[in-house]
Amino acid sequence: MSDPVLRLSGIEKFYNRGKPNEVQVLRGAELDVKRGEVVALVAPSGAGKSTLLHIAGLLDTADAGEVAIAGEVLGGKSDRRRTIVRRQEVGFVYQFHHLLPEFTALENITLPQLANGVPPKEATARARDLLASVELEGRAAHRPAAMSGGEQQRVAFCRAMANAPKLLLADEPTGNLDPTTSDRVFGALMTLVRETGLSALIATHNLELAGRMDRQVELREGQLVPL
Ligand SMILES: Nc1ncnc2c1ncn2[C@@H]1O[C@H](COP(=O)(O)OP(=O)(O)OP(=O)(O)O)[C@@H](O)[C@H]1O
Repeated sequence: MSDPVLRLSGIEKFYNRGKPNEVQVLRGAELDVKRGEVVALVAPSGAGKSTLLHIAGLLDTADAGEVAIAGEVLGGKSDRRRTIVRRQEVGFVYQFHHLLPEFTALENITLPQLANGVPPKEATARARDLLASVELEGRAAHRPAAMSGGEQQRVAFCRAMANAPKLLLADEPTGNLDPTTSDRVFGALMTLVRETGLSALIATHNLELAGRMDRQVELREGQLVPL
């Protein structure tokens, strides 16, 4: 059997370690996300879901435990190797789109590919295909400020997929949208994820959206338990 796309083993994380205000946010969190699997991460506010996603996406380090992406254990690796794996294998989506305001939708999806050495023609063609897959071909030349919240977020999904990652990590990706738009935009994200066969860990407070994923885990007292 192939390695899981994401494996978290025994993850522990403290803030302000050794100080009077020390908090332990993660207490031996364990999770495997298999190839093509979409897992919902449900957690009350402040439970540590952003912390967990940042550790899974190699933006932060754990105090104990191991993160492996596509079978590669990354704990002891250099910052350089972790950065390469993050850029090539992981896509991030946040609650707010974080698109670059001075660039168009198309450019926002092209730029991460250029940074990874993809030739401009190829990068632009891929960006156009991605925009078409979320029905935004007509918005290619728009800057973020000239798009609706739902459109901005769909562009952010395309940007996260730009470098064909193996793993998508999303932190309340539709949390900033009204319920109807959230439902539609979440549908667009799921279609994109399913079409590309991507594995994903998607944090949401919304149990209806969580129910549309393959499996649900809850972050409770620093551990991940099936919901
Ligand atoms: N840099 C930091 N220093 C100290 N404590 C922190 C730091 N970052 C987060 N925390 C604390 O760790 C806990 C988990 O934070 P985290 O942001 O991971 O929660 P969350 O589940 O994503 O919350 P929310 O849903 O409200 O965004 C919180 O109690 C928070 O106050």
